[in-house]
Amino acid sequence: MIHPEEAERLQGVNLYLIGMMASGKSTLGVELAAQLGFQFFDTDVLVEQVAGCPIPDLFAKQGEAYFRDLETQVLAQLSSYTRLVIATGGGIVLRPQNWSYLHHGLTIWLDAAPALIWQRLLRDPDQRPLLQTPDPEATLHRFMQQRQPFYAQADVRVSIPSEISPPQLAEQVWQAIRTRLREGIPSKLNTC
Ligand SMILES: Nc1ncnc2c1ncn2[C@@H]1O[C@H](COP(=O)(O)OP(=O)(O)O)[C@@H](O)[C@H]1O
Ligand SMILES: O=C(O)C1=C[C@@H](OP(=O)(O)O)[C@@H](O)[C@H](O)C1
Ligand SMILES: [Mg+2]
Repeated sequence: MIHPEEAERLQGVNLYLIGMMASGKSTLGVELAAQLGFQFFDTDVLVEQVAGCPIPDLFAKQGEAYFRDLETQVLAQLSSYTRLVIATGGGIVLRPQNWSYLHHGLTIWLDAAPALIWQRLLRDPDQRPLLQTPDPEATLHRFMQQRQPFYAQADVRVSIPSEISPPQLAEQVWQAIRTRLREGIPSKLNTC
């Protein structure tokens, strides 16, 4: 469990969870926010609220570019607040414009193993429109290769080789954040 006085070390800076679809951002975000006493938001949920329909329908009716525009809009809104844990959608790293918002906070890459991601996606195959292809596993691996350089720009990387409970993962994420804070991130937090 993260102690409240420990959480103050963040000085209210937002935590942005990035990583591939099914890496566990939305699930972990709820747990991490609760332990930190931060508010939790999920950019996908906000996009669905703005659009008035589920993401698969939005992709089908309006296309990916329209989704990406809404994704940037909700991210911009969120970046004007503090003390938030924000679970982003897996493709948010693709737009340079989005990094101007992500860099305001601390970016945390949930680097889940490909096999773990695939097993999770098999349980819920229809939720990710971008995987509705003849060979979704090959599509997933192509996305991983394309996006890895973007995810690697995160302030903090947490490797997730196998299933781990949300509370245990929250503890691992917090330890990784503490280590990074000790190294100093002058552009994010006041170091004086
Ligand atoms: N720590 C975890 N332990 C067990 N199942 C998890 C964990 N994290 C995520 N999952 C499951 O994996 C799937 C994808 O998780 P989700 O949080 O939606 O990932 P993302 O937001 O990165 O796409 C969901 O079915 C979720 O229930
Ligand atoms: O990887 C992606 O491009 C996407 C990931 C999804 O979010 P999750 O990462 O929460 O699944 C959602 O934003 C949309 O389907 C696009
Ligand atoms: Mg999610």
